Amino acid sequence: MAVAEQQPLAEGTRTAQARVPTVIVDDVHIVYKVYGAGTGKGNAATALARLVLRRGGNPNVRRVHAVRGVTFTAYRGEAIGIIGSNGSGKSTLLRSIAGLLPVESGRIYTDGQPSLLGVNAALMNDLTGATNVLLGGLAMGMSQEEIQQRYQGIVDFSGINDKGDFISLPMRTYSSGMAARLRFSIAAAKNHDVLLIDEALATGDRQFQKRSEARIRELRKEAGTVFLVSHSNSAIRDTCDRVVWLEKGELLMDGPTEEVLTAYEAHTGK
Ligand SMILES: Nc1ncnc2c1ncn2[C@@H]1O[C@H](COP(=O)(O)OP(=O)(O)OP(=O)(O)O)[C@@H](O)[C@H]1O
Repeated sequence: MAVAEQQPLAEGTRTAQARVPTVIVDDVHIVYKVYGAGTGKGNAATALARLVLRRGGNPNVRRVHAVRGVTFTAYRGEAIGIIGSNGSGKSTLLRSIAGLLPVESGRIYTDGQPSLLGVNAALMNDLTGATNVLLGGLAMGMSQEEIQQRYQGIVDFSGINDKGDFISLPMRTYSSGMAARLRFSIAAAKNHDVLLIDEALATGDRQFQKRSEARIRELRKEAGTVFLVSHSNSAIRDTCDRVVWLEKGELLMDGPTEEVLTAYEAHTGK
């Protein structure tokens, strides 16, 4: 009898092992507080509006409710696209998963430290590309030896030196596309548990985009989870197997890429 009872349990355990959750977003609300936003200029109408609308709160603080009750679970090996119109909360959600933005309510659980790779990731403009590779690697927790081993690979991947020795020049001399390529190359040199990419693919040229997409596929195979925020439906199609669609901060749809993109394209008329 004991054996018969154990059978379904073993089956269930195997299934659970096959799908390891890496990020759990549970009924998350994110609110920005904008200070000094409600002051208006001193005419009679705004003064009256202030008096009428004041309900005990600080009138100088405006609240922007950017993410509203979003819930989903991401699993190891998945690449999840996050889509939605401008201002729908995609970057906000990503920054919160990365631990850079507190939630107002709800919870985010992550397995390991997620890394956010955005077009605005901080590199030092006055330092050379080479020094930024070193600093970026150290900031991601790589040892100096590891960085030295991967240095050439990072530079080659970025293509920065394709048109001359640019890696030894300060980053302020790079075009925005070149800088974005270097950022992506540094971040992609490490295997991440959870890699969050914000529009990075949109900045490089077509050849670099293809290379980035291939690297994202590799990162997925190496058992990480990848999130990609993008307005490029083709980049999402090429890289992601699942898509989360946000609109006005709410989760509108979550499912297989083709299903969600077809609905999204019908909605946007693209
Ligand atoms: N620092 C901030 N302070 C206040 N409000 C903000 C801030 N950043 C974003 N918001 C607001 O939060 C909402 C969601 O913005 P978010 O940048 O997450 O959208 P998005 O979907 O990434 O947009 P896009 O596609 O244009 O990049 C918007 O209403 C925006 O105005």
